Amino acid sequence: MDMKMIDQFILGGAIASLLGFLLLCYTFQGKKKSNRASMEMQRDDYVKNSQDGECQQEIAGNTEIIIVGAGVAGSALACTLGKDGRQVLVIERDLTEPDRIVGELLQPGGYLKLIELGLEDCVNEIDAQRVLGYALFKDGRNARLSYPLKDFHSDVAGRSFHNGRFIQKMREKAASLPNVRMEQGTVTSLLEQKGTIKGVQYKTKTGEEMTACAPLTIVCDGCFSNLRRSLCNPKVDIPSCFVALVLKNCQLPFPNHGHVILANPSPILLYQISSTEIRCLVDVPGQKVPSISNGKMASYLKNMVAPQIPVVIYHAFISAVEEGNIRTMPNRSMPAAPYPTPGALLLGDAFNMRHPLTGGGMTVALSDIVVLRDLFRPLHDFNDAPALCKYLESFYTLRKPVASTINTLAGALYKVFSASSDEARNEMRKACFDYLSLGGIFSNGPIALLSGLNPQPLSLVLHFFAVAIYGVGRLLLPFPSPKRAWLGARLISDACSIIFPILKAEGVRQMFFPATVPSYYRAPPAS
Ligand SMILES: Cc1cc2nc3c(=O)[nH]c(=O)nc-3n(C[C@H](O)[C@H](O)[C@H](O)COP(=O)(O)OP(=O)(O)OC[C@H]3O[C@@H](n4cnc5c(N)ncnc54)[C@H](O)[C@@H]3O)c2cc1C
Repeated sequence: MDMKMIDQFILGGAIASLLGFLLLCYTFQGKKKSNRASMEMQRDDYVKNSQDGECQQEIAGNTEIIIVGAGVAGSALACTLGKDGRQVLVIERDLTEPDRIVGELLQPGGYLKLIELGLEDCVNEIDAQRVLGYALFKDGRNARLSYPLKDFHSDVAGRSFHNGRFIQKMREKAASLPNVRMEQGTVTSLLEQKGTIKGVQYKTKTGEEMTACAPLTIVCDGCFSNLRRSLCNPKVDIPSCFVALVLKNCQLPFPNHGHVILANPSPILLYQISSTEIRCLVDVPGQKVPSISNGKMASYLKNMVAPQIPVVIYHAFISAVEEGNIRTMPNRSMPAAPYPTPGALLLGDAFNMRHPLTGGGMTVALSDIVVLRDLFRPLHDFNDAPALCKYLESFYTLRKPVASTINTLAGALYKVFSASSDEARNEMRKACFDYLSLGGIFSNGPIALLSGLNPQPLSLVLHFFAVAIYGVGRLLLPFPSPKRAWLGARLISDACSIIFPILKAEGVRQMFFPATVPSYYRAPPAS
């Protein structure tokens, strides 16, 4: 049986390589057409013409970088640039502690990035919980997938926490730096002059209209970003919503593990967010969820969802529904499609989003900040906006292998983990659960991808197709019938239809062969 599986694994790899090659050829052809026809700035309500002289005073005030938004990306970036001695102005709509249901589980790969940025102490004293892996549940069976942490320092693990507490820690750290200024205000538009962003217009808490100018504005205004429209081509997809609850006075079946239930119609997530609370996120496909106000949501959760919850937390789940603190959030995904613009840059969810099933958003944002910090380090100033813009094109390529692997995994896994009326898709779902349950390389590889500890694009494609081949092998063995062979062919075709569009949207060349992209080698502008 083991030898058969190894054969299937090798065959899967060969098929994956061939398919990857074909897709690459296709993408090279398509890319030429899809480049933005013109680099002109798209003016809308969120971009205003900057009057001559409007920005002189601020530039004299020496602000080098304006950061819009102090969420996960903005506050981590402010700390990082501030520590590197940059003069930073952060404008955040609300500086009080956020109370949100997003960004509550930081993968170990993200924690490694926090260490690289010197921000690991921001998960201390917030009752953060160590996360050591995942537990998968399907049809009464379960499988434990541990993060491959043995080669790392004992402190390295995932962390789960209240998002607001984590952000507040990073904000405090940024504000403690003498060269970082934090202001509460809502940025209403970017100021543009002859195609270059010169700064922002914002409204203070008291309603006063203000202007702030700097050679570089970094927009980190999150998933609902209005400001991104002139800086990228936002193709936002909302495949589902999360319905969130907090469970109290109970213990998860596998402490210190994220729990994923392969439920019907789509997955349910559970993880601790403090020593006494467990976050439950129930995925509801589509963009509409049952109404909370008329009680339809509560009855959906009690009748459809509760029977699929592990028995040990069933009562806590019902109590949480009855308590009524139910919140919802759309799950967005958006590939990065920037319009490189002098004087401005996008970061975090404003720039790039993926389905939150795998908890990869913060890891991507922190990884991007590491790339950006390293690109900024040789620069003395940011005043030559066109030259800086050209140089920063390398950012879009350098970030790709890590960001795209995490993004692709999230999109593909969401599709595979969701129930379907299609028999081939359900075979893939079963094969995926069983493949991950095999342990060894079959669980270590995928969990290393998910954790962000080894986000290698090739490993992702190989494991994805290995799952498909494993599924086909089970259908054909011991004796293939025409019906099962046909189902196997449909399974492979379905697997291709899941992963190839995601890879294409991410950019195959940048993801798999970044070194062949000319912008990879951009040198810093001479100052
Ligand atoms: C339901 C859900 C669950 C998720 N769970 C996880 C998870 O477990 N792990 C994980 O890694 N990722 C998760 N994510 C993704 C993660 O939350 C994001 O990737 C991350 O928060 C992105 O950080 P950000 O700084 O770009 O945005 P945010 O953290 O949302 O910050 C944006 C900031 O900008 C401010 N702002 C907005 N507009 C303006 C304006 N005009 N002027 C001034 N300020 C403004 C906001 O007040 C906010 O503080 C989840 C996402 C969703 C939807």
